[in-house]
Amino acid sequence: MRTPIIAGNWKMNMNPEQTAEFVKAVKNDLPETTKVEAVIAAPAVDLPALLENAKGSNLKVAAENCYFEDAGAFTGETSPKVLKEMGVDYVVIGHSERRDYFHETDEEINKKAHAIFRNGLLPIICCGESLETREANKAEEWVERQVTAALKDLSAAQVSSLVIAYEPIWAIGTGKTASADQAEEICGVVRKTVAKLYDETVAEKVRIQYGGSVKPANVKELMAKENIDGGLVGGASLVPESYLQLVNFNK
Ligand SMILES: O=C(CO)COP(=O)(O)O
Repeated sequence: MRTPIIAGNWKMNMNPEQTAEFVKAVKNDLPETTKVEAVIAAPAVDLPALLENAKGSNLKVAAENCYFEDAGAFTGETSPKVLKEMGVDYVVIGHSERRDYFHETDEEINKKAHAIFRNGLLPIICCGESLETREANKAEEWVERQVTAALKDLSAAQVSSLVIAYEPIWAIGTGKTASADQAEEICGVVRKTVAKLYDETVAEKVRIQYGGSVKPANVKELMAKENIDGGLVGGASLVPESYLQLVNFNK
């Protein structure tokens, strides 16, 4: 059985004071980690406040990005080794905003995945097509290619433990959610891709999130789908009440 994983992705929206307030507001109402994993991915500058306030609670902590080297002359980058030392659990990589605005390539995303595992963290690897690609009927092959590139040379055990987030770019921050069927269809393609690259056992274990305008009103319908094991949530994760409704979707 795959444990559902709901992760808020705060993007560049919070400061340390807001972070502390948020965690205080949610920490006592989070689900047991064995029932639903509740995660917040925060900017590097907010991670100390997030970790400090989340101590002893069921909240898991993710970074929104990291570099693929552990240390060295890489001005402005975040070390996966230091993230691990700080107590971070997950690192989001390959978000479409990072691919588009910061020109991250499939090869870099794959190197980051290896660096994350090397340091004992787990990646949440994002993939997803643009509206143009969807309208050209190429969403499936696009996502299959992104997933294949991101997983290159990872072991079966590593892939069994990671998370893949399918986020169609046209549904991010637009209020336009993919329908539950559209989301399920491509999450199914992600799982099939993993089965093709590894085997059915690995594919059964990998957790797949849907992201793109997930909110309390649609989370249940999405989570009821066979291949959707969680959500990666932007806007609706910024407010404690709505975050709590999301992570407690099955109560
Ligand atoms: O990009 C997203 C999460 O990573 C989705 O953002 P929204 O939930 O704001 O559409």
